Amino acid sequence: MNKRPTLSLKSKPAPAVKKPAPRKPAAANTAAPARPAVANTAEPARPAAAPAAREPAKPAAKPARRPEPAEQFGAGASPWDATRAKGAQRRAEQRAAEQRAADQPRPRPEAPPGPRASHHRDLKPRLQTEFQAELKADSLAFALLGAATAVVQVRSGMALPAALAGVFANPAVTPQARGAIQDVAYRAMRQLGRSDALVAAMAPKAPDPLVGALLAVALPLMQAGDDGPAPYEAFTVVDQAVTAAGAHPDTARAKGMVNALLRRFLRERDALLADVMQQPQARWNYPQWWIDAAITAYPQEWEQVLAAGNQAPPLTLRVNTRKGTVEAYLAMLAEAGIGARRIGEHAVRLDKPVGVHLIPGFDAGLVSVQDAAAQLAAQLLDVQDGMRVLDACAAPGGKTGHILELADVDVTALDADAQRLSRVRENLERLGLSGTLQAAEAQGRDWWDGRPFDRILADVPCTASGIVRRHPDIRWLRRKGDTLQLATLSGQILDNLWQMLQPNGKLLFVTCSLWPQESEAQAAAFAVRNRATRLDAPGQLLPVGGAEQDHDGLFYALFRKDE
Ligand SMILES: C[S@@+](CC[C@H](N)C(=O)[O-])C[C@H]1O[C@@H](n2cnc3c(N)ncnc32)[C@H](O)[C@@H]1O
Repeated sequence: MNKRPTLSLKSKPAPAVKKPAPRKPAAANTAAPARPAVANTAEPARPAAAPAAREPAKPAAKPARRPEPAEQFGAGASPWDATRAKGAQRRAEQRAAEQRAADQPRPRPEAPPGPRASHHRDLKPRLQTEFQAELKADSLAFALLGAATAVVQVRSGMALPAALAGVFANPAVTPQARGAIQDVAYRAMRQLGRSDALVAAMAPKAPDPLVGALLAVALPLMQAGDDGPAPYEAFTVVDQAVTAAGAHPDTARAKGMVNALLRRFLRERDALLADVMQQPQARWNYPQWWIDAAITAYPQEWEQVLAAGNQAPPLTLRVNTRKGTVEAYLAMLAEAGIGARRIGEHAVRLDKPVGVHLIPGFDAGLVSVQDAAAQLAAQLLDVQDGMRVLDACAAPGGKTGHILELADVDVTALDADAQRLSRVRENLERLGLSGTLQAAEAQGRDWWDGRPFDRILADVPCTASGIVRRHPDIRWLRRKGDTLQLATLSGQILDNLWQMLQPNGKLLFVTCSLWPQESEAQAAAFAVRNRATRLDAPGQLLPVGGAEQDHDGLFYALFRKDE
């Protein structure tokens, strides 16, 4: 049962801290349907259906304050900075003028009635999310508007899956439309830095939030990205974006501007792109602080690391060896006409992602969706029959399931988020496994019965910077200070859990972060504080490999408590 991991992964033990010098227009198609075929089924936007994909820390672990849009987009570094200084005074004047105007009734000849969104990106948007646009649910215009609505919410601090859940709550959104909206929104997140720079280069002033978001979801569909060619004919995108703009009261008055700006992009694409690509945020599609952090931590590999985060992730499965062998499962896939290959001891990668419920045997628990790097955790933990095991930050239970697949152990799955804990239960049920579920904070002791554990898995809350390709919104939601704040919490969790470990027991510390402050530096400081013996483990796994080493950016450190 207890084999060493065999998956070949590129690891990076101790990152340095030195900083170095540092795509055709076609005929207009006015009846353009949204293409569900572009829906990327490897995305986590159907959260309940992709249970084992690694997830970012939930709000419980996040800093309490949500970033304001202006902060997220890097005050002092955004494409709007040149205009921002002058803009502060102008905005104050505009606000006063708007207030005066709002006090007086005035006609609105062009726009349908309803509240207007703010003219300023540094004000909270007042978005009409309940508005039902008169668009066909299978049209690209409908997908653009749905995705733009989600993008506005992300800009005000909401995670993309939550923002999309809000959009999907609208009964007009069909299952097919969901796929298209999700795909458009995820693409937009991966190219937001570039889209913002393009809009800044073309628009005389920052557009209203929903107008800006509509442009930010349309522009990536007109260009090839790191993850492939442009998915639509450019003129179709222009036409549908203009239709979408005309269908919503927050954007109707900007219909002409959307048309003019997108057409200008078509005419001047090469020159505009050459210009904005001089800006690192547009070149790499990350906030400046993130780019700086990557350069500092990985002076050699930072470009590969950033580029890997802009790729759509592959779909990797973990075979439940309690229900069958990897060979038998590969045969089942072949029979279903699904191309796949083995890439680890229990890991199988599909040639093309498919919807999770279309994966043969998924609902029957034959496999789980789990990244190749995440599959190392249960194996490194070295669990044996009869052991008492704590999975300290367990939800949604990807690693809990793997531990229970490997040995007959008594697992306590702990998580601070009771709602997320219910997903552990669902996942274990699907796999035909069971454990004790406990909703509590891992830095506390009130939940513990005093009996020590033989093995502890501490998959602590972190910035999730290593799984940004699965959650491309993370880069726009996080702030630089989050790293330290989360590292402080995870240090407390580790010190607390160490007290609950049996002498000779092992604790596996895991993060899905790329930042050394949360990972290697944390592990080194923990070992000194607790006189823990460090055992062999991969350290920092960098997401820079080709097909054979295509995995998330996880960190592993293994400790033994000497008697
Ligand atoms: C990286 S995710 C865990 C992923 C999980 N191990 C898996 O493989 O599916 C981190 C988890 O920590 C939980 N969490 C955050 N703060 C916590 C705390 N103080 N105590 C316990 N769990 C916490 C979050 O709710 C989240 O589910």
